[in-house]
Amino acid sequence: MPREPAPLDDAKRFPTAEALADALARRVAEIITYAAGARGRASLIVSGGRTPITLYQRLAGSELPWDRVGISLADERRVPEDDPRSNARLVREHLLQGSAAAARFVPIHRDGADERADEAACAAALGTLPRPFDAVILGMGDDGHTASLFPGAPELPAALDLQREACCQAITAPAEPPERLTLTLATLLDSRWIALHVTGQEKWQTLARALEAGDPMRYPVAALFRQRRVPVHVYWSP
Ligand SMILES: O=C1O[C@H](COP(=O)(O)O)[C@@H](O)[C@H](O)[C@H]1O
Repeated sequence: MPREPAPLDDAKRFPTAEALADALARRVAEIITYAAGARGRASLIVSGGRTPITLYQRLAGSELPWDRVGISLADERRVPEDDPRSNARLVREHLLQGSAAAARFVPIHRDGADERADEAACAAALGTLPRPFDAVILGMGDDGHTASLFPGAPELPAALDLQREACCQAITAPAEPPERLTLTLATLLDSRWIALHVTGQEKWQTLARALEAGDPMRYPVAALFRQRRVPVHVYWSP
């Protein structure tokens, strides 16, 4: 008896992280170029961490109608933008370069704001971008978190609750820095296309375990695969 198809069957696998970055940059460029042509403006949501740096460099070197593209973040560390841990800083340093400097970057964190004010500022910032988002690029941590949807965070159930209207959630991560801001699952899924960008054998094993367990409280990344609103494309390399 044939077995049921599993999400990782369709994962796009590449021999190297560079080959992955090339292919993902090309796909994002096609999607954004189409969206800007068809609808006049395009929106791109990106992630922080170490994994996407090569991708951002590839994208920055791509010919896109950048002046019609709004870029924002799936999550942020609630630190000043000049802090080396800031995701906005990463985007400015690696993505908003060359012709991509013409894109409109919309930071989601307002320095000095308390949690509720920061959530409100995040929602207002995202409100300036075309929705559904045209492309969302997510990463995944070794613990199965994606964006800043961290296992064990007290605010995780609220952030995953698809019935809530909240756009952004301040969240306490069991990682450095603990003060985070994340787009809620409902907001992330308000997208036309999502890529999950994962490198390394260890993360592949984590993702396989997450999908097998299917429990978003233990492995929040699993929540992306328990919905039918938007397809999630896994891009992986060792
Ligand atoms: O803390 C974060 O971690 C994840 C994964 O980061 P990586 O360094 O393992 O690539 C990232 O997707 C998220 O945006 C970031 O805030």
